[in-house]
Amino acid sequence: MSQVPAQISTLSMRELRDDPLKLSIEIDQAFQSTGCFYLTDHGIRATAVTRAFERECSGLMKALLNVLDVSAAHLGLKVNKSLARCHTGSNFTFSCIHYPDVRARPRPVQMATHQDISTASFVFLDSTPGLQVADKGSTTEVTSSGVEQTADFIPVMPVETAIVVLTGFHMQRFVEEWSSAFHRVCIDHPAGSPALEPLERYSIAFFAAADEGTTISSQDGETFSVDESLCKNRKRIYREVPA
Ligand SMILES: O=C(O)CCC(=O)C(=O)O
Ligand SMILES: [Fe+2]
Repeated sequence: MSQVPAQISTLSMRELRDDPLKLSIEIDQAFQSTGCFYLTDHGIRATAVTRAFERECSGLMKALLNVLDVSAAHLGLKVNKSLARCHTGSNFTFSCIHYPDVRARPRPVQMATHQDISTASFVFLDSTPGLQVADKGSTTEVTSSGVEQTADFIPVMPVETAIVVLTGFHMQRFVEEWSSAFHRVCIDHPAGSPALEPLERYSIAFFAAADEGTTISSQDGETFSVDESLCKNRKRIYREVPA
């Protein structure tokens, strides 16, 4: 299992629960730089893809959103509405993805650069690397294709005890400084390893979107409906990589 890369911080859910303010700066830095951090001490058994898994992830997500509310208020960020109050779990989904053996593929990009259609997501990784997040400081682009072409991407290496947290497309509607994590999946043989070894990958992504009927007024007076946005963007966001 790989070491945690220096650019992605690791935060303990136990510490966050014990003192929601203790790691506010770290949360803010992670969300403003990549929109991504490792969450350890989370208590989820990732192998159980069952109702219990959904329940456990929902509980953890709601606890984390509570912490984010407290942190954002503490930091004096532009908060438009409480994350915890708008995410009761009625719009949480998850998907398990199998990336088949990539030996025969002409290029390593398995999932194009995108933002999740959620407010925040958890990603459970297996031991095959592939997930990468854009360093927001390396680009001024705000579209997936623009970010893909211009940004530096940071590998989010699998860490056995951690779930990956990503900001989703709607996070910025709640906390204006916290834009979404642009990310992609590129599975390739590490330099020097035999290219004919089978290389497949599994991941589980848990997406937390706000409850149906949620509307948010931003500080410049714009009113935003989560339902309309979800409908409009579900089709658009998972775009094809151009040939
Ligand atoms: O497979 C992964 O690591 C990420 C999956 C993902 O980004 C997604 O399902 O939206
Ligand atoms: Fe994603």
